[in-house]
Amino acid sequence: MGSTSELTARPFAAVATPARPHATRLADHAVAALIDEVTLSPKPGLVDFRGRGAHRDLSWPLMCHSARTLHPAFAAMAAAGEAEGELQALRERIGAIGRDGEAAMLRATGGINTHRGAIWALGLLVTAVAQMPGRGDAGLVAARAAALARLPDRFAPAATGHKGERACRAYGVGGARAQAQAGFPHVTRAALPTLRASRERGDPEDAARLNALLAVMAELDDTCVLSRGGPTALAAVQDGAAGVLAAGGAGRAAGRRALRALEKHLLALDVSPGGAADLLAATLFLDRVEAQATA
Ligand SMILES: CC(C)(COP(=O)(O)OP(=O)(O)OC[C@H]1O[C@@H](n2cnc3c(N)ncnc32)[C@H](O)[C@@H]1O)[C@@H](O)C(=O)NCCC(=O)NCCS
Ligand SMILES: Nc1ncnc2c1ncn2[C@@H]1O[C@H](COP(=O)(O)OP(=O)(O)OP(=O)(O)O)[C@@H](O)[C@H]1O
Repeated sequence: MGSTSELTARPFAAVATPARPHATRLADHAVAALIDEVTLSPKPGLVDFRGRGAHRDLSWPLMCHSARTLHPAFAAMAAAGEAEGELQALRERIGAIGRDGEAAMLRATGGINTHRGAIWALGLLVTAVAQMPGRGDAGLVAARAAALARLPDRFAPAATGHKGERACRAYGVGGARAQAQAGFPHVTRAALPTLRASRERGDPEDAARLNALLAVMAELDDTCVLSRGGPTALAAVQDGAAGVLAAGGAGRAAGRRALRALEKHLLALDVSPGGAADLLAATLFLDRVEAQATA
C-alpha cells in the first residue's frame, strides 16, 4: 500500500473537475483535507488509519463518513461567500449554515462530535476563498476569514456549553474562536511554513504533514487537551511535539523514535490534540487552494 496521502488523494482527484461549480470544488477540497487529516498516520493520540488513538467514540470510518456529510454545508458556505457582499449578513448566513452542518454531523454520527471545530475553521476559510475568486494566498484568505470571525452572530447561542468553551473560561485561553479571529496564526505562521520546508528538504509527504501537525501542537492552546488533562497535559503535548521536531521531525529516524515516545505518553495521559488536528486540516485545505490558484 502506498503512503496514506496517496491512498486518500486518489478518490478526490477525479471529483474536482473544472466542470463542477466553484463552490462545489471548494467543498471537495475541504472534505478531502478532512479525510487526508484523519488518514495521516501515525498521529499521536488522534484517530488515524491505524485506530482510535485516545478516543473511545471516534474511528477512521466514522470521521470519513462525518467529513463527507459536511460537503453540502461547505458548498453552501462557499456559495454564500460568492453571493453575499455584505460581511455582517454573510457572517450570520454561514453561522446558520454551520449550525445546520453540525446538526447533520450529529445525525450522521449518532450524536458524536467528530468535526465541530473543523466546521468552524474550514467553514470560515471556504467562505473567505469564495470571496476571492482566482486568489489563493493563504495569508489573504486567513485575514478575510478572521474579519468574518470577528463579526458577531446574533443567532449563535450565547454559550455553547461545550468542553472548549469551559476550558477557555477555566484556563484563560482563546480556543478555536480566538484562533480564527486572529487569522489562524498557527496555520499561516507554523504549519504551512513547516509543511513546505519539509517538502523542500525531501521528506515524504506524510512526514511533511506530520511535521506540520507537530508545529501546531508545539504551540497551540488546544482545548481538547486542556479539557481532559489540564495545563500539565498541554505542556506534555507542546514539549513533546517540539522535541520531535528538534530530533529532525517525522522524516528522520530519531524524530520517528521521539514521535513513538510522544504517542505512548499521550495515550498514557489519555489526551488527544484535536484542535491541532483541525488546524492541520485547515492547513491542507489552504495548501490545496494555493496550489490550484497557482496551477
Ligand atoms: C467556535 C466553536 C468551535 C465553539 O466551540 P467551543 O469553544 O464552544 O468548544 P467545542 O468543544 O464545541 O469545539 C472546540 C473545537 O475546536 C478545536 N480546538 C480546540 N482548541 C483549539 C484552538 N486553540 N484553536 C483551534 N481549534 C481548537 C477542537 O477540535 C475542539 O473540538 C463553534 O463550535 C461554535 O461557534 N459553535 C456554536 C454554534 C455555531 O454558531 N456554529 C457555527 C459556526 S460556523
Ligand atoms: N484525527 C482526529 N482525531 C480526533 N479528534 C480530531 C481529529 N481531527 C479533528 N479532531 C477534532 O477533535 C475533536 C475531538 O476531540 P475531543 O477531545 O473533543 O474528543 P471527544 O471524544 O469528543 O471528547 P471527550 O471524549 O473528551 O468527551 C473532534 O470533535 C474534532 O473537532
